[in-house]
Amino acid sequence: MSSEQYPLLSKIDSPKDLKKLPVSKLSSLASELRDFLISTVSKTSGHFASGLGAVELTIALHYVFDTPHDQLIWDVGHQAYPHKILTGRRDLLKTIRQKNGLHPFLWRQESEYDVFSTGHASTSISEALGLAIANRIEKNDKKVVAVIGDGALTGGVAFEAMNHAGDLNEDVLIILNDNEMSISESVGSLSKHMAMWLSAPSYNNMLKKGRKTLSSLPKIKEFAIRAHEHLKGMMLPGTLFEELGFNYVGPIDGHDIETLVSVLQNLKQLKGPRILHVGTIKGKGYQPAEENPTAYHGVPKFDVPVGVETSDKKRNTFDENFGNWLMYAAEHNEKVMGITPAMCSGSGMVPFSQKYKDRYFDVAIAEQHALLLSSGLAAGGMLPVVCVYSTFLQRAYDQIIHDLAIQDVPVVVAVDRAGVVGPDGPTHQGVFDIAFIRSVPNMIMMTPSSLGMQWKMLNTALAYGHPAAVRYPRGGGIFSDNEVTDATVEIGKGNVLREGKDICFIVWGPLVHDVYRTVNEQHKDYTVVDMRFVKPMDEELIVSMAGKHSVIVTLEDGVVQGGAGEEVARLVSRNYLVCPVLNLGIPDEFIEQATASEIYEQCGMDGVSVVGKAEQFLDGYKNILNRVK
Ligand SMILES: Cc1ncc(C[n+]2csc(CCOP(=O)(O)OP(=O)(O)O)c2C)c(N)n1
Ligand SMILES: CC(=O)[C@@H](O)[C@H](O)COP(=O)(O)O
Ligand SMILES: [Mg+2]
Repeated sequence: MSSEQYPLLSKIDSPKDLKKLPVSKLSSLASELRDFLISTVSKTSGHFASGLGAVELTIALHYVFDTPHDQLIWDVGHQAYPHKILTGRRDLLKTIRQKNGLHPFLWRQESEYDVFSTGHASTSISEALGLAIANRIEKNDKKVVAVIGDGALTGGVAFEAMNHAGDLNEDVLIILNDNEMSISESVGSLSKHMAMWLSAPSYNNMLKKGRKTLSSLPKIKEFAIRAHEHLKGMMLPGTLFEELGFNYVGPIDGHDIETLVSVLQNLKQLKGPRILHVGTIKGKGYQPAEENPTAYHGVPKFDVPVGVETSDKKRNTFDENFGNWLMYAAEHNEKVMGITPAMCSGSGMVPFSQKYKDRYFDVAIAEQHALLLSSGLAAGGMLPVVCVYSTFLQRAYDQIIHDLAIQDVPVVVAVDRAGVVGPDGPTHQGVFDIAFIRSVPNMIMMTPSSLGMQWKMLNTALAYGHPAAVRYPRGGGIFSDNEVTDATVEIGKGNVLREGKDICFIVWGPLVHDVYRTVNEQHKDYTVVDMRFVKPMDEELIVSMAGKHSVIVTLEDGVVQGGAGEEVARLVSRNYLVCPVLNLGIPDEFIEQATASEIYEQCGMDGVSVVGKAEQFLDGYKNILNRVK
């Protein structure tokens, strides 16, 4: 890093160096940090606008608290690039989200400053409370601070934690970083309420008054005793949090670094559950991101003077195809409703949200509620379609069982980002959904291999009359047939793409194309089946294939343990057939960040590896047969 371009930042190798600076230099450091962030992320791609908005907050927190002795927890971790920069990872930022590079979010094994490995929202308050209890029992003097955004605060578990923390009266400081944005605009009554606090005409006066009051108080004890009543009167907005047992301070301007430092220094001395409400601007310091924070939440590589491509041009992705299908379904059936837990744009639902305002529900970061709401809508005669990323659906497993399957209600669960997602790393790989859904009675589960098939399977799910899941991956797909159609698929039937001998490949989802292509390119005469259904599984086809081939090789974009391939082996065996089955997919480990194709190669799931492994398996079997003879 050049010390000419970054005179202050280039000298910060850890928060200790930061503490050497006078407060008056911190805002210059903030602008250097912002420049560095913009210049680096524009070259790497990654999470962008949230980090920009949290620059001053991050500096102030590391300036005031004694990290890593004091424990700083970032909710989600997508805003933590400035934290990484200040905690010794500045020069590695250019490797973020890449194979063997920095983790996309926080990662315990990456740094002693990362208290938890993160990626999913709304976890920080519970974790902070746990640490605070442990610290009290251990009789150490560590402070615990959790930083949670207004979006992450909408997750129910954050309230479960506050309810508990307020009651226990433990020592936790919560920083509510309120930029009035989730990925899309923050939704819900709490967020409307908080927006009113931030936009109240008295807000600016309050900031000035607050700054004066908080920074001019010399003695903390005096502050603790007297300011409490004074602040309560002054900071009326926090009544809700006060009712939950928190000492609420705010809202204050999260870009005024001197105020932040002085308020945090005071709050550091107080005890019990405290919440500091900080107003920030998502994308702060890069105009296009401030204007369109949704588009800049996560960015591809871009030219800094130009910005990212934000046009609606067609990309042939599974999420966009889902969005188009939802529009089509809604147009043909007025009972169709679209539900998203805060992932409107990523799920391709923007056009639907604009055209069908009354039938669209962004429920905030509330996956459990999204499924429960869908269950209620379905029981009331509607046709809810709820789209959830595979990794976040893990949050709502009980609702799948208890509230969809046991009720046997017609809810379509569109499972997006299913399979390897690539650079978002271990917390975000959507590799468990097959394993956790296939064991649930009353559910069916489909895995389209193309965009045309995704459309038909969604039609099938909608017409099914019971809970049905359609899982599809992140990114692009091919059109194998007509896109806009009423056609459905026969439930529980696989499709033989090519019929050969010796090895039968049974594949779920788009990975089938790579296997099919490789078999053809290598001029091999093997069978390739696009299995289409995880559940019900085409037992007849499996039995017939087991009878005709020496071995079966299954491949799925999900974990092998408990996956669909294991069901094939079970079906072969329960039909008294002798046909060894090799299950390929994600091994029993968490998959680090890399591009999707790097991950497939690493896990031996690309076409060439799959065919190679299958042939080895066949050879192994033949050897054993020869030995037995
Ligand atoms: C359980 C879960 N659901 C959804 C997401 C996707 N997600 C990541 S960040 C985010 C928005 C968070 O908003 P906020 O906490 O206010 O942070 P900001 O980006 O505004 O700084 C969402 C919905 C997630 N990470 N975890
Ligand atoms: C941090 C987080 O959970 C989201 O920002 C997620 O990274 C979005 O993923 P997509 O880019 O696949 O929509
Ligand atoms: Mg926010």
